[in-house]
Amino acid sequence: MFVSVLQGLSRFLNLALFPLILFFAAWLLYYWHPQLINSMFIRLPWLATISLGIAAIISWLFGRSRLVWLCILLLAVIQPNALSWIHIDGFGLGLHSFMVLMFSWLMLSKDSGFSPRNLSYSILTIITLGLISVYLLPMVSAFQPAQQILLKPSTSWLFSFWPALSQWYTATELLLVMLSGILALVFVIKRPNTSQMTLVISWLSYLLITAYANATVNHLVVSLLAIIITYAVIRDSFAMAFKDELTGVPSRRALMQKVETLGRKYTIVMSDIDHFKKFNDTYGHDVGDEVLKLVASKLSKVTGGGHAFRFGGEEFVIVYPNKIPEQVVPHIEAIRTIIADYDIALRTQPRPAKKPNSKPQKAAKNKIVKVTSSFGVAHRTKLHSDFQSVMKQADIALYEAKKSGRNCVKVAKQKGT
Ligand SMILES: Nc1nc2c(ncn2[C@@H]2O[C@H](COP(=O)(O)OP(=O)(O)OP(=O)(O)O)[C@@H](O)[C@H]2O)c(=O)[nH]1
Repeated sequence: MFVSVLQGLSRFLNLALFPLILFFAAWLLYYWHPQLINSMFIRLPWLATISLGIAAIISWLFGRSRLVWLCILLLAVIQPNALSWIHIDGFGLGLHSFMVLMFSWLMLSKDSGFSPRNLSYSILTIITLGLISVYLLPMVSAFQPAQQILLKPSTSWLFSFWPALSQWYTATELLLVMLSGILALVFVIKRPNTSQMTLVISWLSYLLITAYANATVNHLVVSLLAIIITYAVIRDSFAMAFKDELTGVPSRRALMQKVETLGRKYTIVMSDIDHFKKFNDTYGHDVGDEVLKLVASKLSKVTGGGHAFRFGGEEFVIVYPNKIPEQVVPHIEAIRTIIADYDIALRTQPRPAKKPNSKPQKAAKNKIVKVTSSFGVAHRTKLHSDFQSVMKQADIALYEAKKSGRNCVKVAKQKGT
Protein backbone atom coordinates (compact mmCIF):
# COMPACT_ATOMS: atom_id res chain seq x y z
CA MET A 1 0.00 0.00 0.00
CA PHE A 2 2.66 2.48 1.13
CA VAL A 3 4.85 1.50 -1.82
CA SER A 4 2.02 1.97 -4.33
CA VAL A 5 1.26 5.43 -2.83
CA LEU A 6 4.93 6.39 -3.26
CA GLN A 7 4.97 4.95 -6.79
CA GLY A 8 1.82 6.91 -7.70
CA LEU A 9 3.23 10.14 -6.29
CA SER A 10 6.59 9.73 -8.00
CA ARG A 11 4.89 8.96 -11.34
CA PHE A 12 2.71 12.04 -10.84
CA LEU A 13 5.77 14.21 -10.14
CA ASN A 14 7.45 12.79 -13.22
CA LEU A 15 4.41 13.69 -15.34
CA ALA A 16 4.13 17.09 -13.69
CA LEU A 17 7.75 18.02 -14.31
CA PHE A 18 7.09 19.99 -17.52
CA PRO A 19 4.12 21.95 -16.04
CA LEU A 20 6.11 22.73 -12.89
CA ILE A 21 9.10 24.00 -14.90
CA LEU A 22 6.72 26.06 -17.07
CA PHE A 23 5.03 27.62 -14.02
CA PHE A 24 8.39 28.30 -12.37
CA ALA A 25 9.77 30.01 -15.50
CA ALA A 26 6.58 32.10 -15.84
CA TRP A 27 6.72 33.04 -12.17
CA LEU A 28 10.36 34.15 -12.53
CA LEU A 29 9.45 36.23 -15.61
CA TYR A 30 6.48 37.80 -13.85
CA TYR A 31 8.56 38.47 -10.74
CA TRP A 32 11.37 40.24 -12.64
CA HIS A 33 9.33 41.87 -15.43
CA PRO A 34 5.70 42.25 -14.35
CA GLN A 35 5.25 45.12 -16.82
CA LEU A 36 6.25 42.80 -19.70
CA ILE A 37 3.49 40.33 -18.85
CA ASN A 38 0.99 43.12 -18.15
CA SER A 39 1.65 44.81 -21.49
CA MET A 40 1.49 41.44 -23.28
CA PHE A 41 -2.05 40.81 -22.05
CA ILE A 42 -3.06 44.46 -22.65
CA ARG A 43 -1.83 44.24 -26.26
CA LEU A 44 -3.15 40.72 -26.75
CA PRO A 45 -6.28 40.52 -24.60
CA TRP A 46 -7.49 37.42 -26.52
CA LEU A 47 -4.29 35.44 -25.99
CA ALA A 48 -5.62 33.24 -23.16
CA THR A 49 -8.93 32.67 -24.96
CA ILE A 50 -7.19 31.74 -28.22
CA SER A 51 -4.77 29.37 -26.42
CA LEU A 52 -7.72 27.72 -24.68
CA GLY A 53 -9.57 27.45 -27.99
CA ILE A 54 -6.58 25.70 -29.60
CA ALA A 55 -6.21 23.38 -26.57
CA ALA A 56 -9.95 22.57 -26.72
CA ILE A 57 -9.81 21.76 -30.47
CA ILE A 58 -6.73 19.52 -30.04
CA SER A 59 -8.36 17.78 -27.04
CA TRP A 60 -11.55 17.26 -29.04
CA LEU A 61 -9.65 15.87 -32.06
CA PHE A 62 -7.89 13.35 -29.82
CA GLY A 63 -11.06 12.36 -27.96
CA ARG A 64 -10.08 13.89 -24.59
CA SER A 65 -13.54 15.06 -23.62
CA ARG A 66 -12.58 15.84 -20.01
CA LEU A 67 -9.94 18.26 -21.23
CA VAL A 68 -12.46 19.94 -23.55
CA TRP A 69 -14.73 20.51 -20.52
CA LEU A 70 -11.70 21.76 -18.60
CA CYS A 71 -11.02 24.35 -21.33
CA ILE A 72 -14.64 25.52 -21.10
CA LEU A 73 -14.33 25.82 -17.29
CA LEU A 74 -11.10 27.80 -17.62
CA LEU A 75 -12.75 30.02 -20.20
CA ALA A 76 -15.25 30.99 -17.49
CA VAL A 77 -12.41 31.88 -15.11
CA ILE A 78 -10.93 34.48 -17.50
CA GLN A 79 -14.18 36.28 -18.17
CA PRO A 80 -14.04 39.95 -17.05
CA ASN A 81 -15.10 40.19 -13.39
CA ALA A 82 -15.11 36.40 -12.96
CA LEU A 83 -13.01 36.71 -9.83
CA SER A 84 -15.34 39.23 -8.27
CA TRP A 85 -18.38 37.08 -9.13
CA ILE A 86 -16.84 34.22 -7.26
CA HIS A 87 -16.65 36.34 -4.13
CA ILE A 88 -20.13 37.85 -4.29
CA ASP A 89 -22.05 36.65 -1.24
CA GLY A 90 -24.82 34.23 -2.02
CA PHE A 91 -24.26 33.90 -5.74
CA GLY A 92 -20.51 33.64 -5.10
CA LEU A 93 -21.06 30.58 -2.94
CA GLY A 94 -22.93 28.95 -5.81
CA LEU A 95 -20.30 29.74 -8.46
CA HIS A 96 -17.28 28.75 -6.39
CA SER A 97 -18.90 25.51 -5.26
CA PHE A 98 -19.95 24.79 -8.85
CA MET A 99 -16.35 25.17 -10.07
CA VAL A 100 -15.02 22.89 -7.32
CA LEU A 101 -17.76 20.31 -8.02
CA MET A 102 -16.99 20.49 -11.75
CA PHE A 103 -13.28 19.84 -11.13
CA SER A 104 -14.20 16.90 -8.87
CA TRP A 105 -16.55 15.47 -11.53
CA LEU A 106 -13.84 15.77 -14.21
CA MET A 107 -11.31 14.04 -11.95
CA LEU A 108 -13.80 11.24 -11.21
CA SER A 109 -15.09 10.66 -14.73
CA LYS A 110 -13.46 9.19 -17.82
CA ASP A 111 -13.01 10.55 -21.34
CA SER A 112 -16.40 9.42 -22.59
CA GLY A 113 -16.31 11.39 -25.85
CA PHE A 114 -19.07 13.48 -27.41
CA SER A 115 -21.53 10.95 -28.77
CA PRO A 116 -25.10 12.39 -28.48
CA ARG A 117 -25.79 10.03 -25.55
CA ASN A 118 -22.62 10.90 -23.62
CA LEU A 119 -22.95 14.60 -24.40
CA SER A 120 -26.51 14.60 -23.01
CA TYR A 121 -25.29 12.75 -19.92
CA SER A 122 -22.49 15.29 -19.40
CA ILE A 123 -24.86 18.27 -19.86
CA LEU A 124 -27.32 16.70 -17.42
CA THR A 125 -24.51 16.20 -14.88
CA ILE A 126 -23.39 19.84 -15.29
CA ILE A 127 -26.96 21.11 -14.80
CA THR A 128 -27.34 18.91 -11.70
CA LEU A 129 -24.07 20.22 -10.26
CA GLY A 130 -25.23 23.77 -11.00
CA LEU A 131 -28.53 23.21 -9.18
CA ILE A 132 -26.73 21.61 -6.22
CA SER A 133 -24.36 24.59 -6.00
CA VAL A 134 -26.96 27.33 -6.39
CA TYR A 135 -29.84 25.84 -4.36
CA LEU A 136 -28.85 22.85 -2.24
CA LEU A 137 -25.49 23.94 -0.81
CA PRO A 138 -26.65 27.44 0.30
CA MET A 139 -29.59 25.71 2.03
CA VAL A 140 -27.22 23.28 3.77
CA SER A 141 -24.95 26.18 4.80
CA ALA A 142 -27.88 28.06 6.32
CA PHE A 143 -29.23 24.99 8.13
CA GLN A 144 -28.13 25.26 11.78
CA PRO A 145 -27.87 21.51 12.62
CA ALA A 146 -25.76 20.95 9.46
CA GLN A 147 -23.47 23.77 10.60
CA GLN A 148 -23.13 22.34 14.10
CA ILE A 149 -22.71 18.69 13.15
CA LEU A 150 -20.90 18.81 9.83
CA LEU A 151 -19.52 22.16 8.72
CA LYS A 152 -18.04 23.64 11.89
CA PRO A 153 -16.35 20.48 13.23
CA SER A 154 -14.77 19.66 9.87
CA THR A 155 -13.54 23.15 8.96
CA SER A 156 -13.04 25.24 12.12
CA TRP A 157 -9.62 23.66 12.87
CA LEU A 158 -8.39 24.65 9.40
CA PHE A 159 -9.80 28.19 9.72
CA SER A 160 -8.04 28.63 13.06
CA PHE A 161 -4.81 27.10 11.72
CA TRP A 162 -4.88 29.37 8.63
CA PRO A 163 -7.10 32.40 9.37
CA ALA A 164 -6.67 33.90 5.86
CA LEU A 165 -8.78 31.04 4.49
CA SER A 166 -11.92 32.66 5.86
CA GLN A 167 -11.43 35.57 3.41
CA TRP A 168 -11.68 33.17 0.49
CA TYR A 169 -14.01 30.40 1.52
CA THR A 170 -17.15 29.84 3.49
CA ALA A 171 -17.28 26.68 5.63
CA THR A 172 -19.26 24.87 2.90
CA GLU A 173 -16.79 25.84 0.20
CA LEU A 174 -13.84 24.83 2.36
CA LEU A 175 -15.42 21.44 3.05
CA LEU A 176 -15.95 20.97 -0.70
CA VAL A 177 -12.36 22.00 -1.43
CA MET A 178 -11.10 19.53 1.22
CA LEU A 179 -13.20 16.70 -0.23
CA SER A 180 -12.11 17.41 -3.78
CA GLY A 181 -8.50 17.63 -2.51
CA ILE A 182 -8.82 14.10 -1.08
CA LEU A 183 -10.33 12.99 -4.39
CA ALA A 184 -7.45 14.59 -6.32
CA LEU A 185 -4.90 12.81 -4.10
CA VAL A 186 -6.63 9.44 -4.47
CA PHE A 187 -6.73 9.76 -8.25
CA VAL A 188 -3.14 10.99 -8.45
CA ILE A 189 -2.16 7.73 -6.73
CA LYS A 190 -4.65 5.45 -8.49
CA ARG A 191 -4.63 6.88 -12.02
CA PRO A 192 -1.36 8.74 -12.47
CA ASN A 193 -1.76 9.69 -16.13
CA THR A 194 -1.24 12.94 -18.00
CA SER A 195 -4.93 13.90 -18.21
CA GLN A 196 -5.30 13.39 -14.45
CA MET A 197 -2.14 15.40 -13.78
CA THR A 198 -3.51 18.24 -15.95
CA LEU A 199 -6.83 18.23 -14.08
CA VAL A 200 -5.16 18.25 -10.67
CA ILE A 201 -2.77 21.07 -11.66
CA SER A 202 -5.68 23.07 -13.13
CA TRP A 203 -7.70 22.53 -9.94
CA LEU A 204 -4.77 23.74 -7.79
CA SER A 205 -4.22 26.72 -10.10
CA TYR A 206 -7.92 27.58 -9.94
CA LEU A 207 -7.80 27.62 -6.12
CA LEU A 208 -4.68 29.79 -6.17
CA ILE A 209 -5.89 32.31 -8.73
CA THR A 210 -9.31 32.72 -7.16
CA ALA A 211 -7.66 33.29 -3.78
CA TYR A 212 -4.79 35.57 -4.71
CA ALA A 213 -4.66 36.66 -8.28
CA ASN A 214 -5.37 39.74 -10.29
CA ALA A 215 -6.63 39.68 -13.87
CA THR A 216 -3.13 39.54 -15.43
CA VAL A 217 -2.00 36.57 -13.34
CA ASN A 218 -5.35 34.99 -14.07
CA HIS A 219 -4.79 35.29 -17.84
CA LEU A 220 -1.17 34.16 -17.52
CA VAL A 221 -2.07 31.04 -15.51
CA VAL A 222 -4.93 30.12 -17.84
CA SER A 223 -2.65 30.53 -20.90
CA LEU A 224 -0.07 28.28 -19.24
CA LEU A 225 -2.80 25.74 -18.46
CA ALA A 226 -3.82 25.79 -22.14
CA ILE A 227 -0.21 24.91 -23.07
CA ILE A 228 -0.21 22.13 -20.43
CA ILE A 229 -3.50 20.72 -21.78
CA THR A 230 -2.07 20.64 -25.33
CA TYR A 231 1.13 19.03 -24.01
CA ALA A 232 -0.89 16.40 -22.12
CA VAL A 233 -2.91 15.44 -25.21
CA ILE A 234 0.20 15.17 -27.40
CA ARG A 235 2.18 13.25 -24.77
CA ASP A 236 -0.69 10.78 -24.18
CA SER A 237 -1.14 10.23 -27.90
CA PHE A 238 2.58 9.71 -28.36
CA ALA A 239 2.59 7.16 -25.53
CA MET A 240 -0.42 5.39 -27.05
CA ALA A 241 1.27 5.18 -30.43
CA PHE A 242 4.73 4.18 -29.30
CA LYS A 243 4.26 2.31 -26.02
CA ASP A 244 2.85 -1.16 -25.65
CA GLU A 245 -0.35 -0.80 -23.65
CA LEU A 246 0.01 -3.96 -21.56
CA THR A 247 3.68 -3.92 -20.63
CA GLY A 248 4.54 -0.22 -20.92
CA VAL A 249 7.72 -0.96 -22.92
CA PRO A 250 8.14 0.62 -26.39
CA SER A 251 5.97 -1.02 -29.03
CA ARG A 252 6.72 -2.53 -32.44
CA ARG A 253 6.02 0.87 -34.02
CA ALA A 254 8.72 2.40 -31.79
CA LEU A 255 11.06 -0.42 -32.86
CA MET A 256 10.49 0.47 -36.51
CA GLN A 257 11.31 4.08 -35.73
CA LYS A 258 14.46 3.01 -33.89
CA VAL A 259 15.50 0.93 -36.90
CA GLU A 260 15.63 4.11 -39.00
CA THR A 261 18.31 5.49 -36.68
CA LEU A 262 20.55 2.41 -36.73
CA GLY A 263 23.86 2.70 -38.55
CA ARG A 264 25.91 -0.02 -40.25
CA LYS A 265 26.73 -1.87 -37.06
CA TYR A 266 24.09 -3.27 -34.72
CA THR A 267 22.94 -6.45 -33.02
CA ILE A 268 19.39 -7.69 -32.62
CA VAL A 269 18.23 -10.06 -29.89
CA MET A 270 14.90 -11.88 -30.19
CA SER A 271 13.46 -13.15 -26.95
CA ASP A 272 10.52 -15.47 -26.35
CA ILE A 273 9.05 -16.73 -23.08
CA ASP A 274 9.29 -20.53 -22.83
CA HIS A 275 6.16 -22.70 -22.72
CA PHE A 276 3.99 -19.62 -22.34
CA LYS A 277 0.95 -21.34 -23.82
CA LYS A 278 1.14 -23.96 -21.08
CA PHE A 279 1.57 -21.21 -18.49
CA ASN A 280 -1.56 -19.42 -19.77
CA ASP A 281 -3.52 -22.68 -19.85
CA THR A 282 -2.52 -23.53 -16.28
CA TYR A 283 -2.86 -20.16 -14.56
CA GLY A 284 -5.11 -18.17 -16.87
CA HIS A 285 -4.61 -15.32 -19.30
CA ASP A 286 -4.69 -12.64 -16.58
CA VAL A 287 -1.78 -14.21 -14.72
CA GLY A 288 -0.06 -14.62 -18.10
CA ASP A 289 -0.46 -10.87 -18.62
CA GLU A 290 1.16 -10.16 -15.25
CA VAL A 291 4.09 -12.40 -16.15
CA LEU A 292 4.46 -10.62 -19.50
CA LYS A 293 4.62 -7.30 -17.65
CA LEU A 294 7.22 -8.67 -15.29
CA VAL A 295 9.42 -10.10 -18.05
CA ALA A 296 9.06 -6.82 -19.97
CA SER A 297 10.15 -4.80 -16.94
CA LYS A 298 13.23 -7.02 -16.50
CA LEU A 299 14.10 -6.81 -20.20
CA SER A 300 13.74 -3.05 -20.21
CA LYS A 301 16.54 -2.92 -17.62
CA VAL A 302 18.93 -4.91 -19.79
CA THR A 303 22.49 -3.63 -19.51
CA GLY A 304 25.10 -2.87 -22.18
CA GLY A 305 23.12 -0.17 -24.01
CA GLY A 306 20.28 -2.39 -25.27
CA HIS A 307 16.75 -1.07 -25.94
CA ALA A 308 13.87 -3.52 -25.37
CA PHE A 309 10.65 -3.50 -27.45
CA ARG A 310 7.57 -5.70 -27.38
CA PHE A 311 7.46 -7.27 -30.81
CA GLY A 312 4.11 -9.00 -30.34
CA GLY A 313 2.59 -11.73 -28.15
CA GLU A 314 5.27 -13.07 -25.79
CA GLU A 315 8.11 -11.99 -28.09
CA PHE A 316 10.44 -9.11 -27.34
CA VAL A 317 13.27 -7.59 -29.37
CA ILE A 318 16.36 -5.96 -27.89
CA VAL A 319 18.35 -3.64 -30.14
CA TYR A 320 22.02 -2.94 -29.49
CA PRO A 321 23.29 -0.10 -31.70
CA ASN A 322 27.03 -0.20 -32.51
CA LYS A 323 27.55 -3.62 -30.92
CA ILE A 324 28.57 -7.06 -32.18
CA PRO A 325 27.18 -10.30 -30.66
CA GLU A 326 30.33 -10.97 -28.56
CA GLN A 327 29.76 -7.66 -26.73
CA VAL A 328 26.05 -8.33 -26.26
CA VAL A 329 25.94 -11.97 -25.12
CA PRO A 330 27.22 -11.41 -21.51
CA HIS A 331 24.42 -8.86 -20.95
CA ILE A 332 21.80 -11.18 -22.41
CA GLU A 333 23.08 -14.07 -20.28
CA ALA A 334 22.77 -11.80 -17.24
CA ILE A 335 19.15 -10.87 -18.02
CA ARG A 336 18.29 -14.49 -18.85
CA THR A 337 19.54 -15.53 -15.38
CA ILE A 338 17.65 -12.67 -13.69
CA ILE A 339 14.37 -13.76 -15.33
CA ALA A 340 14.93 -17.48 -14.66
CA ASP A 341 15.86 -16.90 -10.99
CA TYR A 342 12.94 -14.58 -10.25
CA ASP A 343 10.32 -16.01 -7.90
CA ILE A 344 6.84 -15.09 -9.16
CA ALA A 345 4.29 -15.14 -6.34
CA LEU A 346 0.88 -16.09 -7.71
CA ARG A 347 -2.11 -14.71 -5.90
CA THR A 348 -4.81 -16.14 -8.13
CA GLN A 349 -6.48 -19.52 -8.45
CA PRO A 350 -5.57 -21.74 -11.41
CA ARG A 351 -8.16 -22.21 -14.13
CA PRO A 352 -10.65 -25.03 -13.57
CA ALA A 353 -9.80 -28.19 -15.49
CA LYS A 354 -11.28 -28.19 -18.99
CA LYS A 355 -12.55 -31.79 -18.90
CA PRO A 356 -15.42 -32.25 -16.43
CA ASN A 357 -14.07 -35.57 -15.03
CA SER A 358 -10.45 -34.57 -14.68
CA LYS A 359 -8.94 -33.96 -11.26
CA PRO A 360 -9.27 -30.38 -9.94
CA GLN A 361 -5.91 -28.64 -9.80
CA LYS A 362 -4.41 -27.60 -6.51
CA ALA A 363 -5.11 -24.05 -5.38
CA ALA A 364 -2.27 -21.82 -6.51
CA LYS A 365 -2.72 -19.13 -3.86
CA ASN A 366 0.67 -17.70 -2.89
CA LYS A 367 2.36 -20.33 -5.00
CA ILE A 368 5.84 -19.45 -6.24
CA VAL A 369 6.45 -20.16 -9.92
CA LYS A 370 9.24 -19.35 -12.35
CA VAL A 371 9.39 -18.61 -16.06
CA THR A 372 12.33 -18.78 -18.41
CA SER A 373 13.06 -17.14 -21.75
CA SER A 374 15.09 -18.13 -24.79
CA PHE A 375 17.16 -15.69 -26.82
CA GLY A 376 18.43 -15.57 -30.41
CA VAL A 377 21.19 -13.11 -31.34
CA ALA A 378 22.16 -11.83 -34.81
CA HIS A 379 23.97 -8.80 -36.18
CA ARG A 380 24.09 -6.79 -39.37
CA THR A 381 26.55 -8.17 -41.92
CA LYS A 382 27.20 -7.46 -45.61
CA LEU A 383 25.08 -10.49 -46.46
CA HIS A 384 22.32 -9.60 -44.01
CA SER A 385 22.35 -5.87 -44.37
CA ASP A 386 18.68 -4.96 -44.03
CA PHE A 387 16.78 -5.11 -40.76
CA GLN A 388 14.31 -7.79 -41.89
CA SER A 389 17.05 -10.24 -42.78
CA VAL A 390 18.91 -9.60 -39.49
CA MET A 391 15.60 -10.30 -37.71
CA LYS A 392 15.27 -13.51 -39.71
CA GLN A 393 18.72 -14.60 -38.52
CA ALA A 394 17.86 -13.75 -34.91
CA ASP A 395 14.65 -15.77 -35.30
CA ILE A 396 16.62 -18.79 -36.60
CA ALA A 397 18.97 -18.47 -33.59
CA LEU A 398 15.94 -18.28 -31.28
CA TYR A 399 14.57 -21.46 -32.85
CA GLU A 400 17.97 -23.10 -32.14
CA ALA A 401 17.72 -21.97 -28.51
CA LYS A 402 14.24 -23.51 -28.23
CA LYS A 403 15.52 -26.75 -29.80
CA SER A 404 18.45 -26.87 -27.40
CA GLY A 405 16.16 -27.13 -24.40
CA ARG A 406 15.13 -23.44 -23.96
CA ASN A 407 16.33 -20.99 -21.23
CA CYS A 408 19.52 -20.28 -23.20
CA VAL A 409 21.12 -17.80 -25.61
CA LYS A 410 22.12 -18.78 -29.15
CA VAL A 411 24.04 -16.67 -31.64
CA ALA A 412 23.19 -16.98 -35.36
CA LYS A 413 25.86 -18.61 -37.51
CA GLN A 414 26.26 -15.79 -40.00
CA LYS A 415 28.78 -15.64 -42.80
CA GLY A 416 30.73 -12.48 -43.55
CA THR A 417 31.14 -9.40 -41.38
N1 LIG B 1 -1.44 -13.75 -21.33
C1 LIG B 1 -1.07 -13.46 -22.56
N2 LIG B 1 -0.71 -14.41 -23.41
C2 LIG B 1 -0.32 -14.09 -24.65
C3 LIG B 1 -0.28 -12.76 -25.09
N3 LIG B 1 0.17 -12.74 -26.36
C4 LIG B 1 0.37 -14.03 -26.71
N4 LIG B 1 0.10 -14.84 -25.67
C5 LIG B 1 0.15 -16.30 -25.61
O1 LIG B 1 1.47 -16.76 -25.78
C6 LIG B 1 1.38 -18.12 -26.19
C7 LIG B 1 2.47 -18.42 -27.19
O2 LIG B 1 2.52 -19.76 -27.35
P1 LIG B 1 3.43 -20.52 -28.42
O3 LIG B 1 3.83 -19.55 -29.50
O4 LIG B 1 2.72 -21.74 -28.85
O5 LIG B 1 4.73 -20.87 -27.67
P2 LIG B 1 5.05 -21.34 -26.20
O6 LIG B 1 3.93 -22.04 -25.52
O7 LIG B 1 5.59 -20.15 -25.49
O8 LIG B 1 6.17 -22.41 -26.43
P3 LIG B 1 7.66 -22.17 -26.87
O9 LIG B 1 7.76 -20.78 -27.47
O10 LIG B 1 7.93 -23.23 -27.87
O11 LIG B 1 8.49 -22.30 -25.65
C8 LIG B 1 -0.02 -18.34 -26.74
O12 LIG B 1 -0.74 -19.18 -25.88
C9 LIG B 1 -0.62 -16.96 -26.74
O13 LIG B 1 -2.01 -16.97 -26.42
C10 LIG B 1 -0.69 -11.73 -24.16
O14 LIG B 1 -0.68 -10.54 -24.45
N5 LIG B 1 -1.07 -12.13 -22.92
